Amino acid sequence: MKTIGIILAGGNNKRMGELTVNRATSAMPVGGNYRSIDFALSNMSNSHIQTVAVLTQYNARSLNEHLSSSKWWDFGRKQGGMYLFTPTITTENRDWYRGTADAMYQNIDFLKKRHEPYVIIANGDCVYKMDYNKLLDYHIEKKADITVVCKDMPMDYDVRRFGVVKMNEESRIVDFEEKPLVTQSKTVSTGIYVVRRRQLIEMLERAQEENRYDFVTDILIRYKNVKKIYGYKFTDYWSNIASVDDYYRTNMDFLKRDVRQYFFRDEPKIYSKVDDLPPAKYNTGSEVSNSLIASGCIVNSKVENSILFKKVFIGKNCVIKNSIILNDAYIGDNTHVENCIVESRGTLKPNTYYCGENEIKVVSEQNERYML
Ligand SMILES: Nc1ncnc2c1ncn2[C@@H]1O[C@H](COP(=O)(O)OP(=O)(O)O[C@H]2O[C@H](CO)[C@@H](O)[C@H](O)[C@H]2O)[C@@H](O)[C@H]1O
Repeated sequence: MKTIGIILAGGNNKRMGELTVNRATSAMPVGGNYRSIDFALSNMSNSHIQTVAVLTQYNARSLNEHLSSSKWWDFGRKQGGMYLFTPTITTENRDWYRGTADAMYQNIDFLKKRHEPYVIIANGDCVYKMDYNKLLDYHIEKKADITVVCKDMPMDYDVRRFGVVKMNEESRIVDFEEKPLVTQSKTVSTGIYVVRRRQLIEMLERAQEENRYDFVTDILIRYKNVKKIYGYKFTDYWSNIASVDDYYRTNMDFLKRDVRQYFFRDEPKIYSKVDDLPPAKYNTGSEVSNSLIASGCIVNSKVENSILFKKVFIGKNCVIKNSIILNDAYIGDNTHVENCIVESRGTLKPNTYYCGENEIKVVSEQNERYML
């Protein structure tokens, strides 16, 4: 094998608001059946990368639970496998991961002990399918030091929360600005990189000596005129869950026929942890249109343009419209839910009305049950 994988899954994203108060963004439920990290993990597995390190930190409980067995993504091998690395306090180290480069540096022994020449670095909060071998072939062909996967975003898309890049005609990155106030280009970094393992070790050690901890600002941008950094344009579906709006829009994309075909039917498949749940049940009075209903749900009323994750209960005479209902939520009778995201294990009392007016409303009426 030529490559090992690192999945960065430990960020604390304030733009996700209440949704990530109790869970990591990488553990966010997506498309009725998945968690966000399933996409990077499946891409690794489908690209035959057998050794993957997942670096977690904030709110890792539900993520760790999801990752409790590597078999779902086929990493349970004698050689390699899936490694979960959370910060460890030792006599030499008293810090949490202080940034993405530091997170990798704190696990540098893992990088040093491997023999594979290349590392794919991905993040756990993007929804996409990618054959990393094509990316690696490109990286080798270009004789690049680092290759950054880039994506052209639509002209009307606000790219200010991304790394924004400019490439020359040979696809070499000549400019890279992290979250600029004013943007010159619509080409963004997807946060997916390939780099030679030895080169990565060297750069991480150098950054650490200089007390620099972020992979993008302290390595990519700092080295952009010194190292050969190339961009690899990705043209298929890619979405980053970085805010409540992104999260809502990404899920709603799964109601589109072509997106469903791409993720649910076309090979290779996306894998997830399997729960042994009963099929969804539609009782008399249910009327479901253009919606995804996961296993274990019970529906007693109208559901339109919505996504119900597993084990959701919808009472009688409700209207659920343009909404995402996360797993295990209970919606009492005569309740109206429109343009909302209902938190997992939320309990909405009967005869209540929830409607997001100008923006998506996150509803998290909780009882004493814990969120998972
Ligand atoms: N201390 C830590 N330990 C472990 N994991 C951590 C971590 N801090 C962050 N992460 C994880 O690393 C990934 C990158 O997170 P960052 O907060 O560094 O950047 P952001 O996602 O905003 O932009 C990045 O991704 C977008 C694309 O999504 C690019 O455009 C942009 O250039 C790039 O910086 C996320 O998956 C996050 O969970």
